[in-house]
Amino acid sequence: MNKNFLPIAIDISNQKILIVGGDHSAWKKLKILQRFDAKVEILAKNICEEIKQSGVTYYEKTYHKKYLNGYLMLYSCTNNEALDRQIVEDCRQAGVLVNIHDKPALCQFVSPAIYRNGNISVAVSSNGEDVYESIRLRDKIKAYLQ
Ligand SMILES: C[C@@]1(CC(=O)O)c2cc3[nH]c(cc4nc(cc5[nH]c(cc(n2)[C@H]1CCC(=O)O)[C@@](C)(CC(=O)O)[C@@H]5CCC(=O)O)C(CC(=O)O)=C4CCC(=O)O)c(CCC(=O)O)c3CC(=O)O
Ligand SMILES: NC(=O)C1=CN([C@@H]2O[C@H](COP(=O)(O)OP(=O)(O)OC[C@H]3O[C@@H](n4cnc5c(N)ncnc54)[C@H](O)[C@@H]3O)[C@@H](O)[C@H]2O)C=CC1
Repeated sequence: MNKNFLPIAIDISNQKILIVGGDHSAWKKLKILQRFDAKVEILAKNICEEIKQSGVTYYEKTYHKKYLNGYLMLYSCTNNEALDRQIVEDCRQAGVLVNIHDKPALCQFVSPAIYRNGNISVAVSSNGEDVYESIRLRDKIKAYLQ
């Protein structure tokens, strides 16, 4: 894959983040983001009960680029490659950072495997090439630090 991801830490206070998709993958992503007190909103045609009852702001609608205004970043968990490609194009135009779940080639940024303890975060990524190695290393570092 011809990509070169820069690891950074980004301030998300008072920034809105959109997850497109409302099923299992979206739920997992939501749980990770909530650990960072992110202001996450969900947009999907169908949203599962777990998400609806979690207290998150959600919109049960079909995706359209007109909904992108005001978001710092977007995670797509639609499980639909044609739609994902459209979302990538729309986000690039709207200036919204975009991640496509499990599709590194389409990602503008990828999510590392994180261990967080207070103000210290350890984030492991593999340039999108080997997520299982990232998770394995994160777990080793976590065990070492605990
Ligand atoms: C490129 C990236 C894009 C992105 O999504 O950002 C990506 C891609 C892919 N993930 C795949 C599979 C799984 N990923 C997980 C879990 C996580 N994946 C995360 C990140 C990333 N995953 C980015 C790269 C990061 C890097 O650079 O290393 C973590 C670390 C962070 C997060 O998601 O926030 C989070 C751990 C959260 C935690 O433990 O804290 C699980 C386990 C699970 O879900 O329980 C499975 C198996 C079950 C399943 O398939 O779902 C596959 C299919 C691989 C295959 O089997 O072939 C691809 C596609 C591919 O590798 O080509
Ligand atoms: N056991 C596990 O660890 C996992 C299991 N799964 C399973 O794999 C399958 C895939 O799960 P997901 O990745 O969550 O995908 P999914 O296909 O289940 O959900 C896609 C989501 O995107 C939404 N969506 C699709 N097109 C849309 C549009 N045009 N506008 C707005 N919203 C739109 C749908 O309404 C839905 O909420 C499911 O069966 C799930 O249960 C998925 C991830 C992990």
